[in-house]
Amino acid sequence: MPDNTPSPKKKKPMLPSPGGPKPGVQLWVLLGLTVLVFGLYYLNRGGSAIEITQQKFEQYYQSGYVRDVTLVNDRLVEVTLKKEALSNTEYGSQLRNRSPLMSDQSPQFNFRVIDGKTFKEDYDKLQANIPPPQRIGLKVDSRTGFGEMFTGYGFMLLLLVGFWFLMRRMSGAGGPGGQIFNIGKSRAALFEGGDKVKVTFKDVAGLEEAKEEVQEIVEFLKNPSKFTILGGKIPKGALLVGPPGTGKTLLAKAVAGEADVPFFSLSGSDFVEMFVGVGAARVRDLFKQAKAKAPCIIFIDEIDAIGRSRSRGNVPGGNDERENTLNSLLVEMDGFGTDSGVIILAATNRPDTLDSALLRPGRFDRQISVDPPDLNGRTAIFQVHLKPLTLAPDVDAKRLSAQTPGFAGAEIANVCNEAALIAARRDKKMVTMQDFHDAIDRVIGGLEKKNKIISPEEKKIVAYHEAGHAVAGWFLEHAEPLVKVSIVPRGYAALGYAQYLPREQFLYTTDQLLDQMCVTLGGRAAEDLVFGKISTGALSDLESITKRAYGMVSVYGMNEKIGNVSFYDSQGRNEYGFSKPYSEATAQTIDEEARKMIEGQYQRTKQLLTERGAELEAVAQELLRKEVLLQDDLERLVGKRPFAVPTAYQAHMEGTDRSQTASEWRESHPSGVSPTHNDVPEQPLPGLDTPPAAPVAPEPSVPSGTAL
Ligand SMILES: Nc1ncnc2c1ncn2[C@@H]1O[C@H](COP(=O)(O)OP(=O)(O)OP(=O)(O)O)[C@@H](O)[C@H]1O
Ligand SMILES: [Zn+2]
Repeated sequence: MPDNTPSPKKKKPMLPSPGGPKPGVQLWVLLGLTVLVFGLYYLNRGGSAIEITQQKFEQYYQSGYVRDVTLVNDRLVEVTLKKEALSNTEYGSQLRNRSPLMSDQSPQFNFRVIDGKTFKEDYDKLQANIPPPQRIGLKVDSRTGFGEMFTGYGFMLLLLVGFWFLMRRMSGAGGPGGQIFNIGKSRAALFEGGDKVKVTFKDVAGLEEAKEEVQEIVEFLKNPSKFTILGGKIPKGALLVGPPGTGKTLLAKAVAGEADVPFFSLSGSDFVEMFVGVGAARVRDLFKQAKAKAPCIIFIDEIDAIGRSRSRGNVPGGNDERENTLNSLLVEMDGFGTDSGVIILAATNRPDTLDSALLRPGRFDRQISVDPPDLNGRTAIFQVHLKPLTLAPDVDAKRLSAQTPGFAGAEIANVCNEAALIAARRDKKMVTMQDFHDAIDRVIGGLEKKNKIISPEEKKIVAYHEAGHAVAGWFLEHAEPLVKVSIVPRGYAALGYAQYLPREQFLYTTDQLLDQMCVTLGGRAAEDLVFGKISTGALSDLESITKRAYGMVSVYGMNEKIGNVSFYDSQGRNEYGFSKPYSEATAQTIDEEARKMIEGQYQRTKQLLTERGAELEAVAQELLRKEVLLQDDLERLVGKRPFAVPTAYQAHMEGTDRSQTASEWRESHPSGVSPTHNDVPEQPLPGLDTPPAAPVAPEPSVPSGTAL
């Protein structure tokens, strides 16, 4: 097995099961029915007797209809008629409709009396007119105490007992920890470092940038005083962001392994339960356990299950339970001191959907991206997972990684395992390259179903698209300097991306904004030029320039026709767009001008890329070969950028080794780099997440409300 994450001593930190064999299902059904029957009986008993007058009763009595008379508590007289006499009364039809659960023995009529003594006297008078054999003795009943209490509370009690059994059964299926007593216990699995099974950074291949970032957390855990003594605050949590299977769990485990601390692992969905308050209770319990084991790491996989934005697309009162869970997580995170030694790592592939409260300082304020591996990364991961296998000499990690574009670590581990199984099935002594080819085919088959593998044609389109961004940016004076361009798909988020270093500036001129618009349009323009057709890949590019163009026209007063007018509403009063602050005619002009601006820039971009056709080709081809290009690579391919770069960046690059990676640069400029063009694979379905139709809000990278 190539799995290099053996489960260490795994211990569920929960109460042991009360034990004993569980009675069969039938018993529970029976019990439930009994409860139901009793309940209905008692509910119906009082309610369905018909109230009559004393005169009526005397009339029935004299007619010989009556079978039983009971004086209850000196207040009420219950009358039971003979069965055959019922149809003789005017209540016949009403009585037939009585609940079938009522027996004929129970009284059909009753009436109230002032006091028992008077009624007894009346009754004696009534008896006197009737021949002795037909006389009926008056029964006297006192139903205080148990009887009444039972009909009231007893029923409730029975219901509760029934419910308790039911819950016990339902949650009992969830494992030994699922009993009703344990329902509020966290379901975290605890791994404690047995030395032989520790996961360390050695087991995590590639991911150098991420490893560097978590290295700091290891230091915090190992030696907290070193940091706190200087007054620094140790972070409480970090978010590992990346598509499935890229090794987020593995990395978190490795942090625990390196620091030699216990590791609590659970999934966001473990908190979610159908019963109100359970999620919150589990959060509290988790933190209680963790504090007892501090220093330690809590790893919450798929935190989106509880951390989804509260405001977004929620039916009012919709998912209160999830909200409660999220709130209690926030409360717990705020509650423990930074020196308590508990660090929470959480994994997600949709950081954009998370509630912003989770990302605030003091919570998950660090985001560590765990990207899918590029060619070299894949080679490294192959090397890790090939190690335990007995290999034929022809097996080569480099060739394997070239054949597995788009594979994440989990898929590579899967390939290695499959290859070993295939070889074993073929009774081979070693795993050969042929076995790997077959294993890759099989894994790709699975991935195609999940839409994760891009075809060679698509890859080519993405390469030219990204090359278009890169080349356009290279030759435009005001474009932001390129840091990295990549065609490694990033899961749902992007088929490729180009990363730029934003200038450290707060004011943008029209020229600068227009140049940036050209860079963003570079992807689509390149597709258009090279293939003569365009794809949906430019969705997010178009979204961003549309916003920007409308912003320039209607918010920043950068259009001649509209003039120095801004419809920006800094108070946000017009949030719901019920009324626009301008006339229909102005709206039309805004539309026209925004379109004209975009169209003009698109032509300019195409013009530029036509002139730089050779460069575009070179960059695209190199991207297809290497998948990721850094600034140095571009310099090598298309020559030095003809414009000065911002001073901060320049100084940095001059003072240091040129071979340093973008991530290292990012280290020293934490807020510096952001992916500017994430190219989304397909059009998301219009839904609640779609931005409002009239994007007049200013672009985030253009600071709004900067006072002059
Ligand atoms: N960088 C890597 N180096 C070595 N092995 C890896 C790497 N990435 C993933 N793997 C392998 O893939 C397996 C699954 O990875 P892991 O569970 O950590 O992914 P994940 O990102 O947490 O996925 P998910 O988001 O689906 O939980 C690991 O146990 C490991 O065998
Ligand atoms: Zn693009």
